[in-house]
Amino acid sequence: MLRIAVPNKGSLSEPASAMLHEAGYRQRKDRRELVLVDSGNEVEFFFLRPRDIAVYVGSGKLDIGITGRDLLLDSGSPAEEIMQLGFAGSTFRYATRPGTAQDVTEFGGMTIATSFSGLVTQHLADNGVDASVVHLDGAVETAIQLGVAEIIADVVETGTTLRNAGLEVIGEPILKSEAVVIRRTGAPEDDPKVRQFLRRMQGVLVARRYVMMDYDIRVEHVEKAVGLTPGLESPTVSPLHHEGWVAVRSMVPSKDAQRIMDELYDLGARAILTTGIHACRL
Ligand SMILES: Nc1ncnc2c1ncn2[C@@H]1O[C@H](COP(=O)(O)OP(=O)(O)OP(=O)(O)O)[C@@H](O)[C@H]1O
Ligand SMILES: O=P(O)(O)OC[C@H]1O[C@H](OP(=O)(O)OP(=O)(O)O)[C@H](O)[C@@H]1O
Ligand SMILES: [Mg+2]
Repeated sequence: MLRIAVPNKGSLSEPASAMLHEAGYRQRKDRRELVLVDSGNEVEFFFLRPRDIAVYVGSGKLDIGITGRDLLLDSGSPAEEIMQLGFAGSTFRYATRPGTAQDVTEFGGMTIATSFSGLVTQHLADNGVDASVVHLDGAVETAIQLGVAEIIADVVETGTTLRNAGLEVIGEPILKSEAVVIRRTGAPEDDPKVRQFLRRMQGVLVARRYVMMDYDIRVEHVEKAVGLTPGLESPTVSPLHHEGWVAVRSMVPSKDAQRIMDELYDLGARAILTTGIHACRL
């Protein structure tokens, strides 16, 4: 059995379960379930606090886990990222009241409040800055209003939370984060069960990002048309019963599909169809 850690709450939880479901794995129906065995797929899921996942995976008790890059790095656990999942995208940044400081080099002697004290302590050390770090569990924006800290370091997505607290981001982002799959550092790379899991997840990412496009076009325009729809490997071109015409089938990025359909139409393509992809293995 492959033992996988999945976030049980917070921003990572629902999208992680949705992705696993799309990859064909059973997912829990009740949020109170802590462990779920999917015997058909020989996988056991452990629903854990996102912050603890890198600790379990780093200890080798669980084979792989889904967590945020920021949480992985903050934990200092001996685990590494093996796949990016493209959701829960955010930056990790310093913020303060206007006029307090411009960037990390001016933080000497100040106090920084954060839920990611591992990351912040490391970042201050890397920049040779001597400042104090106060660890808080969440809602760190309020720490400035209450005089606990002059600076905060927190997850920023839209920036709405900071703006509402009258704070502004300063300096460059400390890091860019997203949901990732992790495994213990140095774990064998060729574990077939892990490879199969990653292929399934990759299949979901591709199915979400691409559509299948079919169209008919006159033979003399086919080279130009396949230039617009090169596909991942190469498009399938089949003869049509109607002489002088071919049918083309190719995967195209969903975000470009409408523009490509317009351009194909202008080239003379007809019966242009797009269909969703439910699953795939490349
Ligand atoms: N607003 C957000 N947008 C995108 N990602 C976020 C956001 N808030 C947190 N994250 C990401 O979620 C992970 C944090 O997990 P955590 O459980 O703390 O999420 P949370 O949404 O803050 O949950 P909680 O309800 O426990 O505060 C990190 O990887 C972080 O980058
Ligand atoms: O830039 P924004 O789009 O506003 O999102 C960022 C906010 O989202 C998260 O907070 P959450 O709601 O999870 O509360 P928490 O501080 O208790 O974790 C994070 O800690 C930030 O505060
Ligand atoms: Mg939070």
